[in-house]
Amino acid sequence: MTFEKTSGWLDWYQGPSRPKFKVPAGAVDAHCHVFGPGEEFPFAPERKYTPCDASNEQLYALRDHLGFTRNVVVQATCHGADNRAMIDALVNSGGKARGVATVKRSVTDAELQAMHDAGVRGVRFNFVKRLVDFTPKDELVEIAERIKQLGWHVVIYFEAVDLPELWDFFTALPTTVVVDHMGRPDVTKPVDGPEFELFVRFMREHGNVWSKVSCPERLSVSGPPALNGERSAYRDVVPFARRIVETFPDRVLWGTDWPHPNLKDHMPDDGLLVDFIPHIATTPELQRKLLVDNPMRLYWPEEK
Ligand SMILES: O=C(O)c1cc(C(=O)O)oc(=O)c1
Repeated sequence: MTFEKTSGWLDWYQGPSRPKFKVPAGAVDAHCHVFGPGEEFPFAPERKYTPCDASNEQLYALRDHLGFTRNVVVQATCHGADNRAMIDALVNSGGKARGVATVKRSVTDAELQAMHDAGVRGVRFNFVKRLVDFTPKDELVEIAERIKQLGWHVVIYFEAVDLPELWDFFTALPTTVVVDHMGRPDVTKPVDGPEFELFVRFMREHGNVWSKVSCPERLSVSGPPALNGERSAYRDVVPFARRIVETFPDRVLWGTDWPHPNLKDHMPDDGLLVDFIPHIATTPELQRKLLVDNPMRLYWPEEK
């Protein structure tokens, strides 16, 4: 099947620079996606956008180019609950990728076990209105209870303004809970203002909550974009990410978010995104926790 991309779609950046920042040995890109290829793994009928193709070979070439060792491939919403493209990426990774799936209540125990065997270790619950139609909470609770038996965790994606309303649901989840992109703070608001304080409190009061300190390219308002060798990209995001890394050094993850779905303004050079890391994790110890120890503990515990 051939697909026409959503109008204005920005394709991932070709020929990224080689990062100046050398990631520690064994580093994990803990948030990235594959798209199709649509011919082989069609996009879901209920999708809210149609992307360009972004194959697992292209993802793993980027991994090697950036100096990373492993990936966590997160099911993208354009594939709905059809996890075949993501699973195909895991089984073709030589054990170097783990995955996060999207499932429905109708998923069977045998299907969950097969996903586990392929390397899936979590499910994603999405509350971003432009990306999905919501799944009823009772269905999500049921799924969370079932995947808990497999030792999996729940990844949640939401916008900062929605945290108060979702608080009771999130804090009742029975597993480790990993927040995508710091719960999308509005970085024009103060880092110690009420909105971000609520997010910090969410993590402080709930030791099972982790955060990905990813996506400065999505969250930044003032830029400048990570393009053309720019060394000072996305500085407005630094205080937010740094606060989370320094306050919760053992519960943070980092990922490229390649191939960066739905960016409207520019497509970042992934090499320069890696060069953003030392601004948010400022010591070798923090960098090792963020890029190696934490993702290994969550996704490859048997190797620790
Ligand atoms: O902000 C987004 O548009 C976005 C979309 C998806 C997805 O479609 O799965 O994943 C992300 O991590 C971010």
